[in-house]
This record gives sequence, C-alpha cells and structure tokens, in this order.
Amino acid sequence: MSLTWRDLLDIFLVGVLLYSLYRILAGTRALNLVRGVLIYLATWFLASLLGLSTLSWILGNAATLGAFALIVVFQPELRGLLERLGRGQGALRPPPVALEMEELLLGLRRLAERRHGALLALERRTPLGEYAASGEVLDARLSARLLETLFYPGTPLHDGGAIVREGRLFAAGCVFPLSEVGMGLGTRHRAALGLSEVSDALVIVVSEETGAIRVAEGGRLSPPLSLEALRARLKEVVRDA
Ligand SMILES: Nc1ncnc2c1ncn2[C@@H]1O[C@H](COP(=O)(O)OP(=O)(O)OP(=O)(O)O)[C@@H](O)[C@H]1O
Repeated sequence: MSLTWRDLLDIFLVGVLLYSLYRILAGTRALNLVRGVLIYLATWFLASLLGLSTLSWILGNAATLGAFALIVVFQPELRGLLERLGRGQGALRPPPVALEMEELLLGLRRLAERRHGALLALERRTPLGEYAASGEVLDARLSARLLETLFYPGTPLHDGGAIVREGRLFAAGCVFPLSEVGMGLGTRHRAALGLSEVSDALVIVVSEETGAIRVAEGGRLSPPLSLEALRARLKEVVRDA
C-alpha cells in the first residue's frame, strides 16, 4: 500500500488539528481531561487487544455514560472551546476596542497604589451581556475617577467585576464564572481567569493584597505587569477614543 498525497494531506491536517486543540487547551483544566480520556482509551484498547473481555466490556459501557457526564461537567470548557474555534484563535483578531486608555491606566494605577482590588473586563467579540445582567448597568463614560469610586472598598458595587463595552463603563458588580484552574488563587483572580476561558475578553485584575495588576486572556493569567507593560499590552487591543 503506497502513500498518496491524500494520505499525507490527511496526516498533516490531523496534526494541525491536534496541535490547535493542544494550543487551545494548554494550561486549562480541560487538558487534564484530555490526558485522562487518552489513558482511558489506551487501557480500553489494550484490554480488547489482550482479550480481557470483562474489563473491555465494563470500559466500553462506561464510555457511553462517561461521555454524557463529561459534557455536563465540562460544559463551560466545551463552550469556551467552541467559542475559540469559532473565532479561529487569533486568525480573526477581534477589532480594537475604542477606549480612553490613559484614563483607564490612571484609574488602575491609583487602585493598585491604594491596594483596592478591582476586576475589569474589556468586551471584544464575545457579548458579555449575560454577565452584565448579573450586576448593575451603568453605561457611563469611563474615567479614572469612576473606576476609583466603583472599586472603593465597602461600596455596594465594589464587589464583582465591571464590564467595559465600546469604551464605556457598561456594567459593574457583575458575577463572572469562576475558573477551576487557579485553585491556588483568590476568587477575584479565579473570576478573571474564568471569564477569559469562556470569552475573548481581556480581563484586568488588581490584587487587593499586593496591588499587582495582571491580565487574563484566553484562559491564561499573566504575571504581575508594570504599568508600561500593561500599556504595551493594551495598545494591541485598544484603539484610543
Ligand atoms: N464570581 C465572581 N465574579 C466577580 N467577582 C468576584 C467573583 N467572586 C469573587 N469576586 C470578587 O473577588 C473579591 C474577593 O476576592 P479575594 O480576596 O477572594 O480574591 P483574590 O483573588 O485573593 O484577590 P486579592 O488578591 O485582591 O485579595 C470579592 O470581593 C469580589 O469582589
């Protein structure tokens, strides 16, 4: 049997598909799931190969049930995965968000200096309306003073995340989905990571404990960023209004 160009194309495309899946899943809870599923399939395959009929019968039947259970348990990840596949993971970069960047940076700097925890999502292609609905819709002009006021500890809206839509502070006090990955992190950081897993939003988080500013994007949380590094990162995403 000779190898035709179709076989080579087939192998190449499967390789690209597997690599893309790995890139999407790397660093997320779903990567462990894929590893688990591969181990399961390998055991099942070996059991059938060695003629261990009871074990392969059990594994075969459990697979059907397990597939449904996985869909239920990993619903947020699957949703995020389909979302990212739909967006083409960078091939179709979301258009830049129009935003008064210096106001945003000034607000973040002041929050960080005072160790006022903050969570702010910049909406891109994925609509964040369902999360905005869990908080208070403001649709106000974004300013440093508004950010400082919103995240001032003790105020009713300081709890939860804010959403910036088309350069305006659209909503505050919103509940974001919590990531299962950053179990060592506090809930504010897990909420930043969680939203970035299920959307293409760029989520900025200011730590109450350390004042460190980090950015979550595509299911990954950056190390603490200096204001200059943050400005450089935002310039790739934001178009000054
Ligand atoms: N699901 C959520 N969505 C949005 N915000 C949340 C969510 N869960 C918690 N928060 C926010 O996180 C705050 C609690 O932060 P916590 O101190 O546990 O986190 P942290 O990541 O350690 O932050 P920090 O380093 O700022 O202390 C809450 O007051 C609330 O504002």
